[in-house]
Amino acid sequence: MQDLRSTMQSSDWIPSSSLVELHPDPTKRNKAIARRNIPVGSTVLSTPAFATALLDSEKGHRCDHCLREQPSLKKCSGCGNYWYCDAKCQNLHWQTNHKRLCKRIGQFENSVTFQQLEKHERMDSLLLSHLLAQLSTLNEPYSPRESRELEVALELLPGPASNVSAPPVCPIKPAPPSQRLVEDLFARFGNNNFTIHSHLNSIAHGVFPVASRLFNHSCVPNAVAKYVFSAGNTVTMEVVSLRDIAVGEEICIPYIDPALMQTRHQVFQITYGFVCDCPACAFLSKIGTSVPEPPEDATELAHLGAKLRDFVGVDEYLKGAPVVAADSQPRSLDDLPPALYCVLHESYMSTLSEAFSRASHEGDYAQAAESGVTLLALYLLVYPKNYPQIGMHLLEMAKTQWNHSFVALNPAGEDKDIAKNIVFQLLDLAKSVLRVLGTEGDSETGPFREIEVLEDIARNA
Ligand SMILES: C[S@@+](CC[C@H](N)C(=O)[O-])C[C@H]1O[C@@H](n2cnc3c(N)ncnc32)[C@H](O)[C@@H]1O
Repeated sequence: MQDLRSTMQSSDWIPSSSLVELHPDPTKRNKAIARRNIPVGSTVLSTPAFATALLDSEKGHRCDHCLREQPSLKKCSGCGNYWYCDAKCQNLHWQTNHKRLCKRIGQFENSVTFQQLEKHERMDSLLLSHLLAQLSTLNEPYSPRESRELEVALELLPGPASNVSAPPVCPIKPAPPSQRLVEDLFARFGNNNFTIHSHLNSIAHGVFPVASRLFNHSCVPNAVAKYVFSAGNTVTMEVVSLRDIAVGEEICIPYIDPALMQTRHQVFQITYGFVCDCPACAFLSKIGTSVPEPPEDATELAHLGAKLRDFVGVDEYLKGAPVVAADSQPRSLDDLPPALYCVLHESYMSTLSEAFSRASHEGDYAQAAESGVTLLALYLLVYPKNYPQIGMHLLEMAKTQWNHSFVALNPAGEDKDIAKNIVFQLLDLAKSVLRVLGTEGDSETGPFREIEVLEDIARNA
């Protein structure tokens, strides 16, 4: 095999339509810089997956080629382990990699060697098998696209755990060019691969070398990755700007949930091998290593929630007032009073989410409304403006409000109009946030469809 590493002279693999260019960086090696001013909601980069593997929980519910969720799928009669929308997706997947795996994948997945692997190792094993099968279906020299993707994949920084050997892979005939290539590709898995999601639910793992080569992490990101599914195609990643980005600014995406205030440092160190110096991490190191735990007492918790709502200005936000500055957090963490440091403890967000979800479902609506607004305040504090979680939560608040007003209270006259207005206001806010990311994942379902349905019901109520 030709040594592709030595051929990487330029960044001509960056799609010409993309809005970024690669610059050197003293600690991160390279960084992606905006080529020009980029307005909020722009697609900064669009790049197809090099290889994907569905999570075990999604197998049989989604097409193994295009990853779309389908009510009925066609099972591969050869192995019985892969499912497709139709003959087109099946043929394309066959050509891409399945023809090299079909005969052996069933036996491999049932083998003791595979079954004894940890869950994450099984995912790595399948994704690596797909990637290798894909490479071995190509005749060297590789086609320009495959060759470019492989070049970029091998140019990625290996992760800190790159001395760990590759997991066993499904036997492929012809075998991969060399074990060295297998190990080289696997050494880049941990700190470069992506979890593919639809409406915030993880569904698959994917290799997107161009995106990995470009984007560094920030816990206060100015862009996020979304996944676009379409019939007959492999999934495409689009990186979308969450706010206006000035020419020359670095474009960063979140590798992990920015709300993970305590655990993220360990993940950066173990999985990615860096220390994050974003403004949120700088604040956390300023206040010390341990964030205080929130109180357990219900009255104290209620007071804490009220203080947080007040600090963030969530009531004004809900009225549509522009409390969120154009290009920053609603309130900087640097202004957070010490009495509120405990809201940054990860357990506080889980307590609020559980309280909101339980009360919404069980019908304690006053409790649901209070925990819902407090959770919104926390999201506005820890996530950047237009972060999709904020929009999804506003939609959940609208649904809860609807159930409260119309299903439980059944208001009439003026009360009915007031109740409707609250629902519409929450839906408008949800739309204004979610519109920035736009449609993603399964396009027939998802938040925009749910908003339309609730708007229709509310209009006709
Ligand atoms: C997906 S790659 C990003 C592209 C990388 N900078 C390059 O030049 O190939 C991930 C690796 O980039 C580096 N990196 C990403 N974000 C970083 C950050 N915020 N600070 C320091 N290093 C970072 C780490 O080495 C990490 O393992």
